[in-house]
Order: sequence, then structure tokens, then C-alpha cells
Amino acid sequence: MKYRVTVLSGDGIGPEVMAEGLKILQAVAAKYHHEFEFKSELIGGIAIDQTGSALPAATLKTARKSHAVLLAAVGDPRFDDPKLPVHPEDGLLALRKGLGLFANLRPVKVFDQLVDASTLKPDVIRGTDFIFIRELTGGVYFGKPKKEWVTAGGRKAVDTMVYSEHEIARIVRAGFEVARARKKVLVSVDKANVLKSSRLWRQVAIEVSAEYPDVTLTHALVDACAMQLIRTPSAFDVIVTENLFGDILSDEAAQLAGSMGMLPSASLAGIPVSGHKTFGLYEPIHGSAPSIAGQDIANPVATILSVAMMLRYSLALETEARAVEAAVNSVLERGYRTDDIMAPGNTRVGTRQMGDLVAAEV
Ligand SMILES: NC(=O)c1ccc[n+]([C@@H]2O[C@H](COP(=O)([O-])OP(=O)(O)OC[C@H]3O[C@@H](n4cnc5c(N)ncnc54)[C@H](O)[C@@H]3O)[C@@H](O)[C@H]2O)c1
Ligand SMILES: CC(C)[C@H](C(=O)O)[C@@H](O)C(=O)O
Ligand SMILES: [Mg+2]
Repeated sequence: MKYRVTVLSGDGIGPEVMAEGLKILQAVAAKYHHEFEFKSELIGGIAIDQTGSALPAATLKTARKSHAVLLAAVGDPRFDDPKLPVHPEDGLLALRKGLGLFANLRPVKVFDQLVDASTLKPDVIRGTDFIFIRELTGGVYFGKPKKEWVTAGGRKAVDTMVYSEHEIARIVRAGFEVARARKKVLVSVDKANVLKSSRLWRQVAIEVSAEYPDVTLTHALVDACAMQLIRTPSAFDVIVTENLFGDILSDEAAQLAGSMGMLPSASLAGIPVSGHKTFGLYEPIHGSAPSIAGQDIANPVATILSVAMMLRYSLALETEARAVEAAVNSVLERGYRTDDIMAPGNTRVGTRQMGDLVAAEV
């Protein structure tokens, strides 16, 4: 079968890590006799440069016609000025919203081989293997009013954290479904001691839990969760949370895995069920890392593991997904490391060589 994949390389290290992700897909195609048709489109800073828009209409159109979308990163310091009318990140948010990708899966797995790459103690992080289910198309990222204005007393700005019960219920269900397929424990993270939207979140989570009597639901406040994540990370299994909390907690969690360059993600338009096809966008959780762009030093593993997630969730190719994950594991086992996870005694490799090594093991 021919799979159509929309390729969005974006900015900074994006094109470099994307090249390695596509290399892995080519290796999968050769070994398992699949055909992937790649169509590259613009997003982010490069799209603003060429079209004036961070998400040109053609990109959304191509994405809608494909089986899955692979994205590397957006963001460029040239657009850092907050006064500019358009920013690269707007393209990513519009893409997620435009494709209805409400469920963002961010697995956090500490590879045994990398327990020394983290700034945390090996004994604390060993065995850590959990997953965030982050709500992706609601909350304060998209709530209205969202504006800046001038008053007699000076400038003001507002963002609105708003959730409907429907939005909460569907992401919490995604959390329960993922938990059911794992250890049957789900932690819902909110700020229900302060926020109205979190109080609704908690009520709906409790209501939905009646549909999943086999899964144990607990609640954690986001500030306490941030602390527990670095205190006893191996105690977590599935965490469901709203958009902004999930964004912040997942960067924190990347430090358990040793680097931002290690964590993949899947953004899905439906409840994730392995073995079924769900349309999705796959991207590393890291950004465009402008300071290391163009030097062949970025870690492509997060993108490669995102490719594995794409094979699993959008193409229902579980065997191939596992082959890619096993290949990453094996290359790390053999001691190859990019700069960000380098430790004494290992072999330093660049972005391209890391991709070559993984591709050879698929
Ligand atoms: N999904 C996305 O496209 C996405 C995500 C986060 C940030 N951003 C954007 O990226 C730009 C830079 O943001 P930032 O610096 O806060 O975050 P970042 O993720 O780009 O970088 C944070 C740190 O991690 C390092 N890093 C990130 N990816 C790496 C990789 N693959 N290999 C090795 N090291 C890696 C960087 O060098 C930096 O030290 C901003 O414009 C931001 O808005 C985009
Ligand atoms: C770039 C930005 C819009 C994005 C987010 O906040 O969702 C990023 O930080 C992420 O984690 O994917
Ligand atoms: Mg983020």
C-alpha cells in the first residue's frame, strides 16, 4: 500500500532532523515493502518568508489529503519581536486546530543506557516510563477573549482558559483508553484548588471514570505534579492534563530522558487505539533549537521515535513501529550518542550518522 505523508521540516534544526526521520521511513519501506509518498509543504518562519503566512492554505490542504503528517520544528529568532503581527508558532497552532488534533501523546521513557545523561540521580529516574495525554486544541492557547489593548491606566492583555465539558470528556476518555492498555492507573492533573476550568475538568474526569471501572483515577494539582515528576518519576504511568500544563510538564519531563532531543509525540484526531488507524501529526516535542542549527549536532532520535508513533497510530504498522524503536535502543546500547546525551566512554556521532546507524538496524 502507498502511504501519503505530508512533510513539514520548518525552521532551525527542523530540516536536519526531518532528513533522518525520512531516512528511517525509507529503510522501513525497503525492508517491509511499503511505499511512502512524501509531499513537502511550508510551515513556520520559512513559510512566513515565502508566503507571508505561518500556515499557507496549501499546507493544510495537503495535510488533509495525507494519511499522516510529519513535522520537525518551527521557530526562528528573527520573529521573536512580540510586536510582529505573525509568528512561526502560529502556524503550528493553526495546523493542530485546523486538523482537529485534540489528543497529544507524549511518552517519556528513560532508556537504561541514558540514566547517566540526565542531571537527576540514576536511582531516581531508572525505570521511568509514562505518557502524557495533553489536550491540544483548547484551553488558554485558543480561548477568547485573547487580546491586548490600551486603557487610560496603561496596556492590558488577556488570555482565556476555557474548556467545555465535551472537550474535557473526550481527552479524559483518551487518557482512560491509554491507561486501560497499560497499568490501568490514570492521574488527571489540574489546578482545581484555584481555577474554575480545572474544577469542571475534575468533575468531568470523575463522571467519565464511571465508564472505566477497571481503571483507577487519581487527581494531582499541577504544582505538586511538577514536583513529583522529578521526585519519583517512575511512579507515573498515564497523565492526562490540559494544554498549557501538558506543555510545561513535558519539557520538564524531557530532562528525565536526558534531552529534549529524545521525546517524540503524536497529535491525534481521535482516541488512540493501537491496531486502528487514527489521523495524526507526529513531531518531536522540542523546538527549532536555533543555536545548534546547521551544525549536524542535533539529536534526531525524537523525530525518529515520532516516525515510530506514526507507523503505530496512523498507519497501523505495529511491527514496523517496534522495529524502529528497537533500532534506536540498539544504537544507544552500542554506545552511540549525539552531543546532548554524550557521556564519557561513548562514541560521539552527528545527526546524519545517528540516522544512518538507526536506519541500518531497522
Ligand atoms: N513544536 C515546535 O515546533 C516547537 C516546540 C518548542 C519550541 N518551539 C520554538 O523553537 C524555538 C526555540 O525554542 P527553545 O529554545 O525554547 O526550545 P528548543 O526545544 O528549541 O530548545 C531547548 C534546548 O534544547 C536543545 N535541543 C532541542 N532540541 C534538540 C535536539 N534535537 N538535539 C539536541 N538538543 C536539542 C536546544 O539546543 C536548547 O538548548 C522557539 O521559537 C520556540 O517557539 C517550537
Ligand atoms: C511552539 C509551541 C506553540 C508548542 C506548544 O506550546 O504547544 C511547543 O512548545 C510544543 O510543546 O509543541
Ligand atoms: Mg512545548
